[in-house]
Amino acid sequence: MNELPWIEIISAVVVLAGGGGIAGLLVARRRRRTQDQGGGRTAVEREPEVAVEPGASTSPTREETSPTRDAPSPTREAPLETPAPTAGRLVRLRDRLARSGSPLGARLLSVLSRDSLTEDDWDEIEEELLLADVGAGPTTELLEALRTKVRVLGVREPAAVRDLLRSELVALLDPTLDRTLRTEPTTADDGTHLPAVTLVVGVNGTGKTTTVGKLARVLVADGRSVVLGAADTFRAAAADQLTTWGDRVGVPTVRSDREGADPASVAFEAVARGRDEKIDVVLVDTAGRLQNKAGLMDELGKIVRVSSKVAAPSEVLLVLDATTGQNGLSQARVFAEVAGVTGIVLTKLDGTAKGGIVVQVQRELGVPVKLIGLGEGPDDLAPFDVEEFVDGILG
Ligand SMILES: Nc1nc2c(ncn2[C@@H]2O[C@H](COP(=O)(O)OP(=O)(O)OP(=O)(O)O)[C@@H](O)[C@H]2O)c(=O)[nH]1
Repeated sequence: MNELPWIEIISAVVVLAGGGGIAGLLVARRRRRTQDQGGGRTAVEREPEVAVEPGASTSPTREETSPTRDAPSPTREAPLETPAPTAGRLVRLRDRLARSGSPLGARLLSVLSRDSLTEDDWDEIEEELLLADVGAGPTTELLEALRTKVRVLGVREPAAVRDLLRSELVALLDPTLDRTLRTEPTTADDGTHLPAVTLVVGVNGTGKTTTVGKLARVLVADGRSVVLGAADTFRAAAADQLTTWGDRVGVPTVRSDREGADPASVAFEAVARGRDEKIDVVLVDTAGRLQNKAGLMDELGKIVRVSSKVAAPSEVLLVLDATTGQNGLSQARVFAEVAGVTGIVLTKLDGTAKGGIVVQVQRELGVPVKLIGLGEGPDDLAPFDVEEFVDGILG
């Protein structure tokens, strides 16, 4: 069970009653930290001005200095929401896939069911696959497999054709890939609690902040405790957006009040808080602007390096917008190269007929799609399951 909401309410009452005022709920810190001998923690050169959201129990080893903000989040008083259970989400969202994937599903099936397949029919199938962003290599593979099986097995009846197409698409998506999210906290050799850290990266506008918010809800629904880290310090509104997501399910957000603050420091603070409060998972949102590769590498590298002083990321999720096709893919390659990506989140699959991008993305980047976004609603994020996905696009 997540006890944070109660901690938050009690803390807020205590501070207000004590005359500290709302401003006292937020603290800023800037100090050098030295080696913590008991916990085996390493020093970070300079910590940022990081505001701790109301209800945050701060690290006992840290000093609190002047308040940096004077108003609580406007959503703080809203009742907490109960996220939808994660089991069977993809099944519930299947109609969205069926709508978006119809060219890949219904139209392919209608061509494949024709009495005798001519070269023109096969060309049409190829075109459909390419239009759906399956990618040249996988399209050729799929066509060859289908041609062989149709010829050898003489499959014609719609149900048999569907089964054949289904099994080929499932094979193309490789159901053997490990798609589990590593969100289990661990214990260091010296007994220190270490939260699982998930870093969320990707080009701006792909849906990173939204995905962090949705993922927090998934984890809360699964009974995990979560802290958010707003390391997208480039866009001030991103931290507010993230805080709002967290507030809705009683999850605190570690953020900086200073636009352009060092994102690595914010990430460090979030992970340290996860450690100190024995939180299960720390989700870190990062800035998405695509600068030159060296700049990106520096920034992401520093976030990983600095937060790893507490706990190394167990997941680096690359968020990719399914509607951007090839363009999105080439940008994603840069992130995959610099950030050591462990999984892909493919967003906006509800808004595209290009469901085939899943195949291409996995192939090109060599990492499994772990989650898919199927809408702007708070619970429109589902774990990726190959068979359910294929059933969705086949309608
Ligand atoms: N239809 C649809 N919209 C989505 C999905 N995921 C995110 N969005 C929308 O995409 C837009 C951008 O999302 P953000 O989360 O702000 O994107 P971001 O990557 O954090 O952007 P930056 O902070 O600028 O880097 C928002 O309007 C979201 O509601 C999805 O799965 N489906």
